[in-house]
Amino acid sequence: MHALRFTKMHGAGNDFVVLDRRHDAAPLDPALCRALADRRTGIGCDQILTIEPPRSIGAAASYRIWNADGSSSQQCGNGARCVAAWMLRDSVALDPERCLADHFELDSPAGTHAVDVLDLHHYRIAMGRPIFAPARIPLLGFDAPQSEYALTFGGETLAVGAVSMGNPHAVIEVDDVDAAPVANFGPVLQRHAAFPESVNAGFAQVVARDRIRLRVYERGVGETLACGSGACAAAVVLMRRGRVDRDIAVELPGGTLRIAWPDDDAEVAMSGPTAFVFEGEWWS
Ligand SMILES: N[C@@H](CCC[C@H](N)C(=O)O)C(=O)O
Repeated sequence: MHALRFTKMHGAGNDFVVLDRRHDAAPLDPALCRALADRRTGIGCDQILTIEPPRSIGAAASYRIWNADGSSSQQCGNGARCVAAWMLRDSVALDPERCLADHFELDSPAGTHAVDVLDLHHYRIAMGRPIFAPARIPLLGFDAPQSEYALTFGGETLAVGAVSMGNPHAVIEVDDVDAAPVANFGPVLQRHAAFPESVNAGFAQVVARDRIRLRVYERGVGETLACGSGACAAAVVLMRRGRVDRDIAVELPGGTLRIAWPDDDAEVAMSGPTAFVFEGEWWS
């Protein structure tokens, strides 16, 4: 019998199995990810986060992201905050005198992220600059960035915003997010030929200039209670259209995130909560 130690965490309801892989950073087997993520026979989670040695000078650690279906991703906003909270707690346990400060850096597959500790349960993460060039999202069939793309799917042509936050996102503006066809259009959009690496599909309702509501059908998972990179994607798409201000609240089914993007050349800042749920051993 093999025992794998894990920490269960969530950020605004987007839940994670966190594994300390600082001494064994070999990629996780997709079958192991699926087994851990299974909500009946495993621990249950949307993503598995593996904490690994830093890749850049000065970073506290790096992390990788594995979806519940075993696929990997480059970016996870809620996961970044949870890794930050995990690292802070770990550093306090190791040596309270020399624990991480209230500002440190983490490496992800998408780059290096500055972390600000707002309090022990709330973190602000620099999420990088959004990428609108279609080839880099990737979005096929368009040469230049547009604020919306006419895509035909499910028998309808819809105006879809598209952006990479390190991972690909589509954003559809809706009048009422509660009535949005998330479970129908999400998978269809993910299989659309225009998105060769699939896509995280966000459905956003503008409530006020400083507040939107959002549901996200995530790549590799399905609809989750929150998606941090999806919140950044919806915010920047709507900011570029002039539909909302540059600092907004994004209300997701599992909680609220704050997204700020001061200008088009700036990095996106995402703030939000984290929670430790339990720790344990998974036996195989
Ligand atoms: N929940 C995450 C995003 C996780 C990865 C995503 N499903 C993908 O495949 O790109 C977040 O909080 O950003």
